[in-house]
Amino acid sequence: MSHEDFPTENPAVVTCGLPYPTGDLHVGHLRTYVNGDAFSRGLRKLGQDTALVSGTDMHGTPIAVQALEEGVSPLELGLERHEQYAETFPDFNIEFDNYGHTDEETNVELTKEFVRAWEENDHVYEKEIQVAYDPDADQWLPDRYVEGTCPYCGEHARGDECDDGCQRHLEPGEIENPTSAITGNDAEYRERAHKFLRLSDFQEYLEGFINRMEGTNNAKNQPREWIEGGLEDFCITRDLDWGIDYPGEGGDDLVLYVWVDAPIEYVASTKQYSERVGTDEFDWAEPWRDGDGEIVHVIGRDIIQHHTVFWPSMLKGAGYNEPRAVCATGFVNLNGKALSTSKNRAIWAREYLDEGFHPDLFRYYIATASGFERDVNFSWERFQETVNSELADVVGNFAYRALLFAERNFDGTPDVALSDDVETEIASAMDDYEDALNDYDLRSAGEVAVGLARYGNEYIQSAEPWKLDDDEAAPVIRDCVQLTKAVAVLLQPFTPEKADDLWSQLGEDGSAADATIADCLQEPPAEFDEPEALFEKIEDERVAELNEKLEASIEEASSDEDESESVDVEDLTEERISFDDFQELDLRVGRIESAEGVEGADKLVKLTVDIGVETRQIVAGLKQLHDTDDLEGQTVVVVANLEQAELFGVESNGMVLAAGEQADLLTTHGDAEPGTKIK
Ligand SMILES: Nc1ncnc2c1ncn2[C@@H]1O[C@H](COP(=O)(O)OP(=O)(O)OP(=O)(O)O)[C@@H](O)[C@H]1O
Ligand SMILES: [Zn+2]
Repeated sequence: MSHEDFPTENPAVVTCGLPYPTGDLHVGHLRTYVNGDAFSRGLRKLGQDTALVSGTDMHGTPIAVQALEEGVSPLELGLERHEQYAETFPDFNIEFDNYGHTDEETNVELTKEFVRAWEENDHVYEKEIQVAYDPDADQWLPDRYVEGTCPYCGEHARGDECDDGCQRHLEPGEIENPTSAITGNDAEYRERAHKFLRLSDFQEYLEGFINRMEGTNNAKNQPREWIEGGLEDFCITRDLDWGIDYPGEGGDDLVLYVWVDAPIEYVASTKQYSERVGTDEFDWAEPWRDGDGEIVHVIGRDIIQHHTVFWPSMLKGAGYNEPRAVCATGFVNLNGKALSTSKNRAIWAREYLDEGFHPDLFRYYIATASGFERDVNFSWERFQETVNSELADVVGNFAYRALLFAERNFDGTPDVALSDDVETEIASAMDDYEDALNDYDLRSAGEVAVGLARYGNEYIQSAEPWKLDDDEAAPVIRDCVQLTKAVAVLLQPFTPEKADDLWSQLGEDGSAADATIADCLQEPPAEFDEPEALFEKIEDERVAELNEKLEASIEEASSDEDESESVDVEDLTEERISFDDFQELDLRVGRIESAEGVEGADKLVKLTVDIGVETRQIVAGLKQLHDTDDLEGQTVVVVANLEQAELFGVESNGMVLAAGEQADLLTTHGDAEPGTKIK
C-alpha cells in the first residue's frame, strides 16, 4: 500500500461489510453497499483499477438460532437469503465484481490457512474459560444463545455484542446474570477450553497501524481507546455445530467464531474474482498478500472494533498486508432510532422499489444526505427535497435546457471552442472531486457534480442564448454541452443508470461507467438527438401517502416492540371435532387463590385454584408474563379433567387457559362463581 493519493499504480480492492442473513435488507443496510459501490466507482473515475467485493456472512449463532426456530438447516436458510441479497444489490445498481459467501470452499480453506498460520507463528493458545451453559437444555450457550447484562455499561446485552448499550464486543464469559435464550432459565458458567488469538502480540503493531490508517474519523479515533487501554485476547472458537471446524491441534469439537471467517471472506471473494477474470492484468489477490495494493473497507459504524483491532491483527498474524482505509458509515434512523430487522422497524429495500422509485434516487439521497459517518434520519420529505431540488431542478433541468437548445439549433454540439472560463471551472471541479474522494468524502464529491450543473444553470440563465442569434449563442451552448458531459461523468458513481441515460442523450458511445474524470474535458459528439427529461419530480401527495404508510409501520413496530415479538397467527386446524368430543372437556370457572414461582424453572408458576368443588394445584407457564402478586384473585378458565402431570417435580392437576405467547389469561365477564361449568 502506498498512502499516495488516489489514483495510484496499484490495484485497489474496496470491500463492503458482509450482510448477515437473518432477514430482508432494509435501507439502513443499503447505506454501506451504496457508499461502497459509489466509492469504488469514484476511484475508477480517477483512473484507479478497482474491484468491489463482498459476500454473505453465513455462520454464527443468530442464523443457527433462527434456523432452529424455523425447522430448517442454517445452510438452507442462509443460502436462501444469500440469493435474495445477490439479486437485490443489482436492483440498486450495486455491482460487486464478486459476491460470494463464507460457507464456500474458497473461504473455508482460506480461513483454515489463516488459523494454521497463526498457530505456526505462535499467536494462538488454549485457555480454560467460563462459558455459559444451560443445564436443562444440556448445552453450551455461545453468543446469542445467552443474554444478560453488559459488564461495561449495565445495559441488556445479547451474547457477543452490547447492541442496546455501549456496542462493545463481548468475550465469552463476560456477560453478567446470564440467562439461556433457549429455555429462558438462568444459565450457569462452566469451565471449557477454548482457543485464543493473542492480541497482545500485536499491541505495538496496532499502535502504529492506527496512525497510518486512513478513512473516516470515527474509524481512526474510536479504536485508540481500545488499543491504548491494552488488548484483551480474542477468543476464536465456539461450541456450536454451525461454522468452520477448528483446523488446528486439539479443537476437534469446536468451530471458529463467526468473526474469524467473516472478514476473511473479503480475501476469499477477491481471490474468486481473480480466478474468474484471470491474472492477465494483475492478480487481484495480490494486494492482500504480496504486491502493493490499496485495501479499503466500507462498513457500518457498529463494527469499527472488528475492522480496526481484530482484523488488522488477523492479517498481520498470517503475513498479509494491512488495510489502507476503514470508512464507517453512520446509521439510518427512523424517528431517531436505528432501523432494525429484528425490531421490524424498517423501510425495506424491496418496499422502496415497489413504490416505483428509481434506485439512483435513493443512491444519491443516501450517499449525500449527510457526512459519511453521520447518522441520517430517513425522511420522505428530505428524499423528495433532494430529488426535486437537486436532481430534477438542477441537474435534470440544466441538462435538458442545454441539450434541447443544442439539438434544435445545432443538431448537437456547436462547432466552436470551449471558453477558458468554463474550462477552468470544470478543471477545478475535477480537482475538488479528486480531493473529496481522497478524503473519503462522498457527500462533497456529489456536491461537486451537482455544483457544476448549478453553475451551468446560472450561466445559461444569465447568457440568455434564446435572445441571441446562432453565432452568438454557439459558444454559450458549446460550454453548456461540455458542462453537461462533465456532470454525467462526475455524477455517475452516484446515479450510474441516469448517467448512462445522459451519456446516450449526448450521443456518446458505450457507458458513462467507462469514462474517467479526464473525459469531463473531452469534446462531446457533434450530433445527438432531442433529449428527454432525466428526473421526474416527486409530488407532495405522494409524500403524504408514503408518510401515512410509514407511520402505520412505525406504530406496528413499536407495538411489536412492546409485546417484544410480532403475533404469528397460525393456520386453522382443518379437521373438525364432534360436539361429543367437545363435551368431553370439563371446563370450569376457577379463581386463583395463590401463586408462587417454581424453583429452577424461570417461566413456571405454581397456582392454587378454587374450582368450586375443590381446590387444585396447577403449574402454568405464566411467570415471566404475569407478576405473581397480580395473579391472586383472578378469575380463570380451567381444564379440570386434564390428566395429572409433574413439572419440575411439582404436581400439576389441570390447566389454566391463556392466549398466545404473552399468556393472555382467559376469564369470564359476568359473576359466574368458581366451579361453574363452561359450555
Ligand atoms: N439502521 C442501520 N443503518 C446503517 N447500517 C445498518 C443499520 N442496521 C444495520 N446496519 C449494518 O448492517 C450490518 C448487519 O446488520 P444486522 O444484521 O445486525 O441488521 P439489523 O437490521 O441491525 O438487525 P438486528 O436489528 O436484527 O440486529 C450491521 O453490522 C450494520 O453495519
Ligand atoms: Zn455495554
